[in-house]
Amino acid sequence: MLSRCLRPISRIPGNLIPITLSHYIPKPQNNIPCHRITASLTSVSVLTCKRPNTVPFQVRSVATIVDPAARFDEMVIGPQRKYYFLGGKGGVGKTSCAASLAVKFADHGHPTIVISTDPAHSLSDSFAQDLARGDLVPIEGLNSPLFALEINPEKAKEDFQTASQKNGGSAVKDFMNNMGLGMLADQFGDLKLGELLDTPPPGLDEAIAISKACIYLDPFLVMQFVESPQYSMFSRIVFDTAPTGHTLRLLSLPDFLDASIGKIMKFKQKLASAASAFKSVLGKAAEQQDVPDKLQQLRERMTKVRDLFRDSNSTEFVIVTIPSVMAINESSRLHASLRKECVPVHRLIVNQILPPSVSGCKFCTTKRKDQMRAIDMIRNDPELANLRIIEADLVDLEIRGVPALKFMGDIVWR
Ligand SMILES: Nc1ncnc2c1ncn2[C@@H]1O[C@H](COP(=O)(O)OP(=O)(O)OP(=O)(O)O)[C@@H](O)[C@H]1O
Repeated sequence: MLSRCLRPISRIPGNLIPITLSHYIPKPQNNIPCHRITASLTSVSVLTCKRPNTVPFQVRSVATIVDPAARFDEMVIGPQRKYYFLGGKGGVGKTSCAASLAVKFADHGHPTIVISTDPAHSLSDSFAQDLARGDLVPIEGLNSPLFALEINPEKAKEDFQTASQKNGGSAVKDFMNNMGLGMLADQFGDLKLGELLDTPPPGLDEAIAISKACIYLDPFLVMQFVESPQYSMFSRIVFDTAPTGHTLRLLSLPDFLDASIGKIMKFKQKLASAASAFKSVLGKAAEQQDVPDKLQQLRERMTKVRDLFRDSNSTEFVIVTIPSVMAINESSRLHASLRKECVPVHRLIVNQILPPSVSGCKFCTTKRKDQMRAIDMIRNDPELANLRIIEADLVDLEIRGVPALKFMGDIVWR
């Protein structure tokens, strides 16, 4: 159990730089206030904390120079709803950064939701709390409202496919009915629609693709939070996204669906005129006049999703990376793709930087040199150089649970 002693220090011997200082005190010393800190100004260090007339004791500390790149004040300002997507290569610290950002927003009075869309979730581990119930779970240990949600698209897809195979495809039919494609579903009534999910015939594939996407994929989840009055109280929504490839598919989905809907509308119009010719021969009126409207509504929702992704007043995509050549190359490609999709990106977190070795550790010195070379790559990268670079040190504790996330938040979100 860790406790946090937060004390703004305006003056440290030998330095006149205003900093905020937060540190962990081992449990036996929980109640000892810190009166004086002696420290070198590395961002993470073991400090000596001395109370007058007592023996000095050591605390693990973070001394954070207020970083003009991070500008957390800009992120926290304003009551209007904002969406933050955190993405990057696997294992770089996306979840830790997303969870710590959500905790910090909540601490600043924003009712916040943090959502993981990564099929390999680690949000539950990060908060040390079970968040896989499929609905919003309140985060314990905070005085302000923070809720979390883990969604598992792969599991949902499996459940859906199993269900649709078991009941002869009625789930797919229901969906198509809702989209105004019931007539189309009926035409394929003799076929097992569950199987069509895997081998769609020509013409139906777009409908199936949309049905999959509508049910499982993140843009619709985003819209759920945008449109539903149930969530209107939340002013910050943080997404912990899956590694890069998935994120790119997610971002290109609105355009893909828009094009697919266009194809379906044409296909449907052909079918409808064939059906109405057939029915007029039998003396029946043409049905389903509202079909194009429903597809049109879906198309409008897609446009809203796309606009939301691109609106710099409400949305920001924060790229997380580590100082390694492979991670930085991937971040560069991610940034290029985001720019192509017109998604606003302003910040790049370079996480897990080794602090300078104070003990002369050879491995640490070599590793840090390597990392510094990688950071130079960012400065010379035409894609990344214009972003605000937030450097965050590798800390010697596991980022797990609310106190640790607050600690991480003080390192990253300044
Ligand atoms: N600055 C840091 N200092 C120390 N450990 C860190 C730091 N950032 C992240 N970690 C640790 O690195 C591991 C991976 O972090 P995290 O789960 O946040 O990454 P991720 O990018 O979300 O991973 P994945 O792609 O697998 O979901 C975790 O054990 C986390 O505690």
